[in-house]
Amino acid sequence: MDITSSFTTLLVEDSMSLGALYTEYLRADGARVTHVNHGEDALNELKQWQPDLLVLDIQLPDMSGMDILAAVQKDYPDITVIMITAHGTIDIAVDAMRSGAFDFLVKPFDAKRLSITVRNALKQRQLVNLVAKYESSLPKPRFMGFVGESLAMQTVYKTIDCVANSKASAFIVGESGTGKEVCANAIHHAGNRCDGPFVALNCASIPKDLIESEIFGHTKGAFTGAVANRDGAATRAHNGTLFLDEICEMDLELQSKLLRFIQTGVFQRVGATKEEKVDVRFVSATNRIPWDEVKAGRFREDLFYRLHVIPIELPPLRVRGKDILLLASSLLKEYNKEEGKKFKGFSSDAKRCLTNYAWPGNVRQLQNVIRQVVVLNEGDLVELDMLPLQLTTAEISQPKVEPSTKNKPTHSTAVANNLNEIAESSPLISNIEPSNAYSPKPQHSADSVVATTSNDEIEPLWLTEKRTIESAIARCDGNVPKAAALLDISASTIYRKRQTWEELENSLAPS
Ligand SMILES: Nc1ncnc2c1ncn2[C@@H]1O[C@H](COP(=O)(O)OP(=O)(O)OP(=O)(O)O)[C@@H](O)[C@H]1O
Repeated sequence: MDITSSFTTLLVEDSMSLGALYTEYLRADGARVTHVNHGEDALNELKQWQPDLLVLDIQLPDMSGMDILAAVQKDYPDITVIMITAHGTIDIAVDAMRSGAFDFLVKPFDAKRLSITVRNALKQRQLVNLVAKYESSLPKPRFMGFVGESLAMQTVYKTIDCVANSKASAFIVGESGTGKEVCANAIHHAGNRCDGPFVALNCASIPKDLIESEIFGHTKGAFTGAVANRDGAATRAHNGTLFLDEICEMDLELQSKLLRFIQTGVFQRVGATKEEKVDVRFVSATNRIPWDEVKAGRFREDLFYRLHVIPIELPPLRVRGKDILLLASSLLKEYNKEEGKKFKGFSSDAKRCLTNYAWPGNVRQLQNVIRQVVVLNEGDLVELDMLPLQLTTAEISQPKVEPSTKNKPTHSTAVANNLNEIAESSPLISNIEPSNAYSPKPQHSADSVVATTSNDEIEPLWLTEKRTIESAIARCDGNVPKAAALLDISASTIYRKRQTWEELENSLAPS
């Protein structure tokens, strides 16, 4: 809509006759005008509705127009303000423009003068709106601690924007090092709880017998070593956000206590008889596949539904395309400064290698690689031979990960655990360390794994399973969800298993 053809105006002018005259001028220009003659009335109107334009006399009977301008700038910064001034108050009008007014009119003025000023104001407002709209549709290269402009990250930024002001529990999933803690922080700082505390609790790193006290606090003497009353994370997060990192690692017994706390906001310190109530927003994260944890009986289903209200999936770095180089450049700049080096960028070979690598440790691994390069080398450009062998040998021996296999929702820890489970049931792979899941090795086909068995008739169970699943997918024309439905398993199980097979094959290959 062309705002200049129909716009709303609040006119604040204490003289009834001038007010009537300006109203007539403005209406002739297409405005819908409300006229008030006191500052207090103007502020009351603004509480009810916000006009496109505020035409404001500086001298009012009950307050200065400058006070109203200040209130508008603070609470309604989108309103365009034109000041009206008498000859003796031009200096004040100039101050008003410095304080954010668009223009001023000196009394007396005619309809034409008013019309020109109003048109200019509306045109400028239209342009500002257009730029804002254009900017909001552009991919953001940075957002609340994140670096990345891939489509996958833009979706994450939009979700964070949408959920930040809600109290609904957010549940972040993603492989290790994909930025789950950055995401939890962003949700907190982008929302209306940003002035409150952000309390992060890593459920995996706290000993089992201490975690209840870490969350809920304890009273003096509650257990050996409890020498004083201590607040837990729940109390410290009052009016803010409680981030439960690695939630799937929480002990089942504590999960039931947490469930009650999430439902009611009420909890009891260890050793206390009284209950306490707090107002907390929950954000949880895991690098496992939470529903698989529910199915395996390690994560309570009712707790899952309480926490998993707004799911946010952080993509692995390998599917984020140009973000790899964007992040690498940003890190290079940062570490240059810290280490007193002068690297300006990456050679094209180094860029290709960074882009093609699978980054099993995601952004954290990229940070380590760039730090290592900066610390150990000198020069203008980061060359291929400055990159760790791990990356360059992977490039030689591994074909670039194809986009179709890149989009797997895989989470490294879950993979490592599956690797262990399978390793236990297979004599062939019993010596695989979980850490092998993180370091790509030369590709080795499933067939060559079979060839190493002493009896060609027998193959490890996972190969039989792999063949069955792959044949189902092929028969469904590559449609994984359809194949999963026919196999009576979830699609995420297939993705996870694919990752596990890949890791197994890599690990079994001679290094
Ligand atoms: N998109 C990103 N832009 C910039 N820095 C990032 C991004 N993602 C992650 N990081 C950085 O990478 C490191 C790891 O991120 P973070 O700790 O949030 O990952 P995580 O998914 O919580 O890992 P884990 O599951 O191992 O705890 C941090 O230093 C973080 O600042």
